[in-house]
Amino acid sequence: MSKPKKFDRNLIVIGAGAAGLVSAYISAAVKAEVTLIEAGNMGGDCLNTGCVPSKALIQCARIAHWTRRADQFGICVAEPGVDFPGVMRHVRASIERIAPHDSVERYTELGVEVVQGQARLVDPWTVTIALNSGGERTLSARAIVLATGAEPIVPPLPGLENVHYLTSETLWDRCAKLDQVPRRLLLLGGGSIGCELAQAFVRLGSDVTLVEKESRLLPREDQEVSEALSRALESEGVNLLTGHEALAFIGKPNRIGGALRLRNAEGETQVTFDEVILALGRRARTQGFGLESLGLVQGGKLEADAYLRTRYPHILAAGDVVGPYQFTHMASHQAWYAAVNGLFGDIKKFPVDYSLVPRATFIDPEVASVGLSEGMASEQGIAYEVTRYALDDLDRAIVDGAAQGFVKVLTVPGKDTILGVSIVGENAAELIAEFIIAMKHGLGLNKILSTIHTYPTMAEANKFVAGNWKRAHAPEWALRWLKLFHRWRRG
Ligand SMILES: Cc1cc2nc3c(=O)[nH]c(=O)nc-3n(C[C@H](O)[C@H](O)[C@H](O)COP(=O)(O)OP(=O)(O)OC[C@H]3O[C@@H](n4cnc5c(N)ncnc54)[C@H](O)[C@@H]3O)c2cc1C
Ligand SMILES: NC(=O)c1ccc[n+]([C@@H]2O[C@H](COP(=O)([O-])OP(=O)(O)OC[C@H]3O[C@@H](n4cnc5c(N)ncnc54)[C@H](O)[C@@H]3O)[C@@H](O)[C@H]2O)c1
Repeated sequence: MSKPKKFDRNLIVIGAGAAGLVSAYISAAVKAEVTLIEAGNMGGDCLNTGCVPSKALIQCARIAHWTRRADQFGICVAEPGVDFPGVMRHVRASIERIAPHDSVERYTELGVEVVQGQARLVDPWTVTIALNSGGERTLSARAIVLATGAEPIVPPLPGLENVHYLTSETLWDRCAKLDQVPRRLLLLGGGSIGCELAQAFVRLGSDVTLVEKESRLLPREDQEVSEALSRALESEGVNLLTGHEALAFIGKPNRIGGALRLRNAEGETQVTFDEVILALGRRARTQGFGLESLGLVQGGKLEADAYLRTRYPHILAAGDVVGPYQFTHMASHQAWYAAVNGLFGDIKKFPVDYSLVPRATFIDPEVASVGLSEGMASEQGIAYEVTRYALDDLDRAIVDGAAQGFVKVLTVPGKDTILGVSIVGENAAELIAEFIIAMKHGLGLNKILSTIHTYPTMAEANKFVAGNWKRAHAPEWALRWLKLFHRWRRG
């Protein structure tokens, strides 16, 4: 298995999701010869089964929810009817409208050769492609980027084979065939997917049960965020079963629906359902295309260093397949490093910057965070101070009927240096952008406070939390002295 003297391409990218598309685009932009291989739909998970359909569904559900609340604003409408096929048409139309951004035509125009087929590494420099159109092609490359994504985890739960369970990959096709929203929906897993879908479906009219084995939802988020989220979901009617372990499914092989036996500290219970969605995390897609025989996978995990290089430095990985974060914005962030380190790594290479990774969960009120939560700071032994601002005080939130949630900022004790921010509230994922820029460029809360924020906006919350910090750190001695000074000036 010796390294070829000549290569067909500078770079081959396997997988045309966010990570693969951006790696290929960057390579073409710097005039490398690049081939992008995709076995399924261009755009990968985000476009076809992930972010786009889920956010489209969430928007339909949000409209139903706000219509129900219309009387609060003096608008009289009847209880909204949910035309589920119409909802799913919006989901499909959203995908179709965005698909040209990721299409073969667009990438070909950008200078990328796109090949549709299943790629397989036959040696460290050579990839064969079983073409979707039939036949096979073989190409060699100086560098290869693995961007094959991840797939839903399906646990070995007894009886699972007897229920027609759904995952984020199959649920969209299933829902497209339903005349009505599922009557009783069980969601297993209280992470991002479980929480987003639970709220969307309860708003569309399903009876939703959400089961999470940990004691709280979104266990990686700040404790206060989880509490706010639980309150929001329960207030809308989600049957929330945190701290519950799934034991076994009960169902009949050719019948839709079934039941799940569960256990918590108090004993066993059972939940019946018409549809069940597994949202238990996503595992790297590393099997069946040659990685095992090259020794790149250890226990199902693709090992890569800080430069995203595998044990063969010219084979790199980006996106969900390598982690450690499974977000579209992380996939495209890593893609730059994979492409640049793949093409130029022997001259100059760059370690991935993971110092600031924003995250958001698109429930209502939205949840967004960046940097450290209190839990993370405590675990890492980092000292911090907490400053809060509650959104029930904010003019814009009040007029919009969205006066719930908070902005919570962790700072270095005695300084305005921001360590982390968690926001729960309307448009939290947009609001957090100001803090991301501030943290990235070393701007503290004083700088946010001294910046004019348009009135009346939700973004003023960012300035007001900075104001709260300032008040808590006002120099008492100087204020006492100023009081005396003003008394003296009054004569
Ligand atoms: C329901 C849901 C909602 C989500 N919402 C959000 C969100 O709001 N925000 C966010 O940031 N993230 C969200 N995500 C996560 C996001 O979708 C992923 O992090 C992102 O799409 C990962 O991109 P990727 O390029 O690494 O992988 P993918 O998009 O999975 O792309 C991998 C591609 O590789 C192809 N492939 C695999 N093996 C081969 C092979 N051997 N040959 C050829 N092709 C191959 C696959 O067909 C696939 O198209 C969501 C995910 C889900 C499931
Ligand atoms: N808004 C977003 O950015 C967004 C939205 C959806 C998905 N995603 C990405 O997709 C990935 C997958 O999402 P996900 O929600 O499937 O995974 P996740 O890892 O976020 O959550 C899975 C949850 O399932 C729980 N769990 C695991 N096994 C269980 C069991 N047997 N019984 C009950 N609960 C169990 C875990 O404790 C965890 O809370 C996430 O890592 C996320 O990065 C992002």
